[in-house]
Amino acid sequence: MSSSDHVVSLEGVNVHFEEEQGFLDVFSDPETVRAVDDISLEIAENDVVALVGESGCGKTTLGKTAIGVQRPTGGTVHYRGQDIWAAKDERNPEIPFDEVRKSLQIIHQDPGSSLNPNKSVRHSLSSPLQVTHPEMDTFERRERIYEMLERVGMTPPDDYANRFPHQLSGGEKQRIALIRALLMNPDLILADEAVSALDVSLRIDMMDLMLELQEAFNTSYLFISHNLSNASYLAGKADGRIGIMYLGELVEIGPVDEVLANPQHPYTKVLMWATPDLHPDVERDTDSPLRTIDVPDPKNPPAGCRFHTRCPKAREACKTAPPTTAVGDKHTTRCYRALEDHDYWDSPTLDE
Ligand SMILES: Nc1ncnc2c1ncn2[C@@H]1O[C@H](COP(=O)(O)OP(=O)(O)OP(=O)(O)O)[C@@H](O)[C@H]1O
Repeated sequence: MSSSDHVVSLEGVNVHFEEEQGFLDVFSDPETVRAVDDISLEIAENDVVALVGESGCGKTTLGKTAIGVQRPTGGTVHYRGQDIWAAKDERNPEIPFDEVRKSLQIIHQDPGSSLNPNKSVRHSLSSPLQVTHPEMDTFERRERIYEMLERVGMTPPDDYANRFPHQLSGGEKQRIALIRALLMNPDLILADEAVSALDVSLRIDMMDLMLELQEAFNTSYLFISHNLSNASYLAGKADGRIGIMYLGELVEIGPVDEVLANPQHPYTKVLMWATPDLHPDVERDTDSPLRTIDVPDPKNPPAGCRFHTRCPKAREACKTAPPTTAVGDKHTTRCYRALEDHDYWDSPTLDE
């Protein structure tokens, strides 16, 4: 597959934020938060990739970088072979930046934030149609909006079309946000914790709806969640991949079934241990496998493998950074344990 066949491809992407110091620290250098470090990721058409990791590991920053909302401080991001930021900076790019941004949409955890509280559902859904189908008249737009509302179970559609966001439940708002994004005919939707705020009973419904509409609209999803169970459900059902992030790095990625059946990175195993509903029948240790529960400061991440300070399998060798290693079809990890002949195996275990 060439890079233009991918909807989005990230190559060696870094996003480092310079944090200004407080008033009393005016003379010290700004501190750098390494939110995303050296991540490469390709998203194809009709693809589903779910990113999982604990709060602050860089999921949102990576997602926003993939859709051209966040400019990387290193590496490149391409949309259908066109460098997104070159498109913004150049006069006559092959694919203009506006078009790139239209093709890469986002739905947030709080759907209220993407819906204008003063605009009716009809109005919120008309705007994207006016952009993508300027030839449609008011009647045709209304038909299309009603059809979409019916499709997502919001009936009678004329009633819902006239409602304002405060007259909708959380699940209904999220469905409107999803339709709104889909009506832009996007190639990729970043769904950032899009089901996390919903009642547990509604999450599966929302994810099923996302998948059903994915087929109809021919779109891809980059789904972000701190919940391994939700991420595995969505990406698993779509035959997609799951990516595990830790402190700004993508430590493992691969097809869902393979990663869950054969996790390679100790952090993936820890996340699985912390998600007992993935395999409710399997007995598990009650003690945390982590060496320490303290999460390192992202302004000063551990040298070498970033997980080594907490990793139950850490050895002296882990104080240097492991390379990304292929362990199966589309399955990679960043851990020395994936390298059979590495010095890691003869290296002493780390003291407590
Ligand atoms: N604009 C910014 N300026 C400075 N630091 C930032 C900025 N945006 C994010 N960060 C920092 O970058 C790191 C990654 O944040 P990010 O929101 O991407 O993580 P996350 O995994 O999505 O977390 P959460 O699930 O809590 O949203 C955090 O340490 C965060 O504080």
